[in-house]
Amino acid sequence: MKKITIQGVAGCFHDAAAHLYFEGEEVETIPCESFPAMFDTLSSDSSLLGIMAVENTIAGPLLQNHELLRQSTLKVIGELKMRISHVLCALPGQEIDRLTEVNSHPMALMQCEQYLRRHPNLKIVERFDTAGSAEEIARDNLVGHAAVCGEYAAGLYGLDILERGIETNKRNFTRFLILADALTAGEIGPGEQDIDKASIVFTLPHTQGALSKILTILSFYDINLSKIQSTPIVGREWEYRFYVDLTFDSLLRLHQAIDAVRPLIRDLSILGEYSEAKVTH
Ligand SMILES: O=C(O)C(=O)C[C@]1(C(=O)O)C=C[C@@H](O)C=C1
Repeated sequence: MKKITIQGVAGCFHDAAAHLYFEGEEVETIPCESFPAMFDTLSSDSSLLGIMAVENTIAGPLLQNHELLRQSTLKVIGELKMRISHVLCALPGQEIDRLTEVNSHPMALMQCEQYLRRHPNLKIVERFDTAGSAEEIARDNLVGHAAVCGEYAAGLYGLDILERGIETNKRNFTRFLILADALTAGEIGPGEQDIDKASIVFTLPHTQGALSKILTILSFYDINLSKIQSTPIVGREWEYRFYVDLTFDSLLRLHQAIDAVRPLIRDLSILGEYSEAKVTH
């Protein structure tokens, strides 16, 4: 049985992602109130796994989650790319024009921004979770409230669906990382022959061409850069940390490339080596 910590409650997208990634296996999800709470739970028991959203094709990156991962000792052991579709739902019998408030996870609200702008009667109020918002509306009988969540969550909490597919663009996908304790990652993660992606983070000195030199070396070793994300370094104005995702054919070449760039970068941390998600579900 795999125990996976998630941010959110039953029926949220992390719940769906955990079951999809470990399809065919027995999975129990452990709900947490927030991403930091999820990291606290993970650090209390090394047998637990975690799943965490890091970017969405409409709303962009979850920068806080990049930082949480960097500050932890957890390792990335896999990734999942999943289609996200939202519904607007409310207590049975309510009309959309009479609703006054909409509740959901901030990322979900961002993904439905255009739809919500067309409904100014709905005051946008962020909650910790999509399914959690639906659950709250049902439990507290919140007349006048709507939730943005997945269709499954609306059904699970007995709400009526007022509109389907309210995301701004149908090509709405979220990328999730699968996390494990550093000591167990080797056993649970993919075998060396299946590793073709890595996530690393580093800082650079403020010198001319510093980033360009790193990219040139990576290219020389046939390492493809699939994503680069910078975040501000707190306490060092206008300095940045670089989160980089790399794909490659040979793990040996990756290690050679990392050895080659090491003298040119600072605070290097390898967040994980894993198998690239080849399909988008
Ligand atoms: O609220 C949920 O259902 C979640 O699982 C959170 C979350 C996120 O963190 O991005 C997951 C996927 C979607 O992008 C929307 C929300």
